[in-house]
Amino acid sequence: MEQGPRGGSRPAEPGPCLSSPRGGEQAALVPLLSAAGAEPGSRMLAVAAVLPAGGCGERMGVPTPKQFCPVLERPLISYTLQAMERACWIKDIIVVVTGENMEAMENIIKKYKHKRISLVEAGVTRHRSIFNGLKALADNQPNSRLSKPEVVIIHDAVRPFFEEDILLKVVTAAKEHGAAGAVRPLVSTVISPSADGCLDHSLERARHRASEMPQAFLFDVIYEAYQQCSDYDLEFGTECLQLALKYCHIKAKLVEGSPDLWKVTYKRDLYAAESIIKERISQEICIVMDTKENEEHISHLLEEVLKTELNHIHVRSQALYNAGSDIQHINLEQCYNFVCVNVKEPDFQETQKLMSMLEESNFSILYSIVVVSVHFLDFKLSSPSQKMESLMCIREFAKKMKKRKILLYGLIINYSQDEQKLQESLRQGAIIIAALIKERNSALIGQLLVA
Ligand SMILES: Nc1ccn([C@@H]2O[C@H](COP(=O)(O)OP(=O)(O)OP(=O)(O)O)[C@@H](O)[C@H]2O)c(=O)n1
Ligand SMILES: O=C(CO)[C@H](O)[C@H](O)COP(=O)(O)O
Repeated sequence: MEQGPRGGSRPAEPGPCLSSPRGGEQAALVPLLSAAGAEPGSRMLAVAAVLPAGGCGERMGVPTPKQFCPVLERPLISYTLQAMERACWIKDIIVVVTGENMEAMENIIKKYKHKRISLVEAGVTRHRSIFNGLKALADNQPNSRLSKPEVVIIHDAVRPFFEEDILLKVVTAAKEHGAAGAVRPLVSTVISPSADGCLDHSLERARHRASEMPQAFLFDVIYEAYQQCSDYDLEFGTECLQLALKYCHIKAKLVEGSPDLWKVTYKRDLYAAESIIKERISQEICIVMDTKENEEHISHLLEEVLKTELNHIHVRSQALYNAGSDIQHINLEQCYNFVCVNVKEPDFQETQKLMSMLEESNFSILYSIVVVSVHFLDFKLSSPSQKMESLMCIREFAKKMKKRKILLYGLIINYSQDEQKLQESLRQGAIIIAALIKERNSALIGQLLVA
């Protein structure tokens, strides 16, 4: 069955990007593939991708197949699709799922607005699922608007972390060599046991590699290999590159990949995936203040401390005084973290204003947004508990906002007249803000923390 628009034209809106900017080497490969970079009249390489997602995740040991397990409340496969969609030069993305998960997959595509996806029914083994995906792309499929690509990428749906760069490398190598795949150095040494359970021999680790994904093939090569291969291969095989070698005599080019290419297999891998995503989306913080930038000493100080304390994190400021227009300049597809500094207003009106603006500006559907409402108070002049009372309504408000994918936390910082004490509480405040942003813990929403 098919989803979304078909045909020759590609939607111009790949998913939002969590990746780093392109490197020079990658840029050199782009013209072959990118509509934007192609010379007028030059022929574009037709590329499609097949994502096997029809497994049951036995080794994960949970009832939900791992590709549908939530990571930060979003199914794992949605991250893989988002990464694949970023390569706008891939024309079709075939996702192979079991009949019973077809509807769930359709709902994911709708909810997270995935594009260029077609669904195909899985087989009982991974190789059979991939073969079904390839058949859907082969010529002369009745009632199909898919067309046969020159190069096909094969990528497990449970490998969510890959950059456009590695896709470009394997596709370019596949075009030249017929087949290509990402590899990594081995972590453990591979040994071969004999029948009695004792060591027979061990392989020299430095001379071997772990085969990862993505892989890419000239379509005719891999389709021919699957058509030729034995039932034994389809039942027990684990390596597509091997099929291309065995049945088409194509020696795949091996491309060194990044450590993030690993496959989510065990439950611990879900925790690792969550940490990686949290790390990535906490890199960008926008400080919103109810004063003009630099106008109020204290907001500026907090910004400075955040910049010093949170290494590698990009912090920028935005004044909320000109409500409405300024928030539009924040790229909501990149920034999922806001620190709202309430200097002038005694309560958290400014934070409320910010959240209304976030809601109105059709913010990210992909991740929850963290908003830390910061309030300053001289603990010598009034006690934090008094301030807390006036801010208690934050709890109810936070519950409401949670349903709208905004995680709201409160933070009171000691605005001491003593410069040293002030620096200390600002530093403590920055550490709390960093922890809230990195952890994204929904159990702590509506809490008023004190620095
Ligand atoms: N009949 C199958 C089996 C696996 N896969 C897919 O192949 C990829 C890699 O396989 P693997 O990690 O082995 O997934 P599972 O088979 O689900 O896991 P397990 O072996 O633990 O059951 C996964 O995206 C999986 O959904 C598939 O499309 N069809
Ligand atoms: O690494 C791979 C191919 O190079 C595959 O992801 C791997 O073979 C899948 O196998 P399994 O289903 O046994 O995990």
